[in-house]
Amino acid sequence: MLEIRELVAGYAERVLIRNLSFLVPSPTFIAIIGHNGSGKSTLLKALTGQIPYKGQVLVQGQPLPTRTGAMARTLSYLPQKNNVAFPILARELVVMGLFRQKRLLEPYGATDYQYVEDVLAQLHISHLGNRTFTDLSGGEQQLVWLAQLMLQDAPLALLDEPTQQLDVYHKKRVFDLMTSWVQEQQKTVLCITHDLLNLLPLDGYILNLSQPNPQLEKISPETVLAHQHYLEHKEVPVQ
Ligand SMILES: Nc1ncnc2c1ncn2[C@@H]1O[C@H](COP(=O)(O)OP(=O)(O)OP(=O)(O)O)[C@@H](O)[C@H]1O
Repeated sequence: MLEIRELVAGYAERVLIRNLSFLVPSPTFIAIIGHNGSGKSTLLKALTGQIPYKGQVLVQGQPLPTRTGAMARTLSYLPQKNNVAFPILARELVVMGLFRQKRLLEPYGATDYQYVEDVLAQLHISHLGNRTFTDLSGGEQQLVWLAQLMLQDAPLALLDEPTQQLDVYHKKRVFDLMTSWVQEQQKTVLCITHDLLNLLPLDGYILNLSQPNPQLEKISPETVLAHQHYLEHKEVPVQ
């Protein structure tokens, strides 16, 4: 399903991802963890074609597409920061998640808005649909972006700290949803997070980019607590 072979990525004079390789044969959840500046967002930027990389990335046996349209069919991406500079209803922002299923200038219809209502309900934010997006709190905005990503319905979902501003209720809800995408919709989810304790009950893998040779490790209470301990006690290297 997803294979990364000897991936090298970073910025001029500054390699952050060094020969990263892993293979997950079937849909799975991967939590990408590590100290601030360890290269977590850099990895997702490489996978989304925002920065160049060396190595190979195969999704369902095929090289990751580089053309925008084909890439949107393969992966959905929720960046850490996402700004909107104009007033728009939350519902209208969410429905844009269906863009790749539309022809140019084709309007959204009743069925599309029904999908929007369905994902808003799954996130328990139906009450936000009719609100102006720019008036929402940071956490509410984050949930609206997540709803948009859910509509994109790509086989590979890349999320950069999707629970960063959420309250404990919505944090748990979002982690539960991500694992249900894997189990019920056969998606592979790569999620950057600092919320290690939310990983305790989940199935999937941890990839700790603060370690010298990061490898996938099965999530279990023991591995989660070992990585929490590692990140709390390991001095942060200056990259
Ligand atoms: N465009 C850039 N040019 C040069 N260096 C950059 C660029 N973007 C990010 N960096 C640096 O690369 C390092 C890794 O950044 P990255 O955003 O991948 O970290 P991160 O692990 O996602 O951190 P955080 O947990 O704080 O979000 C940082 O030291 C950052 O300053």
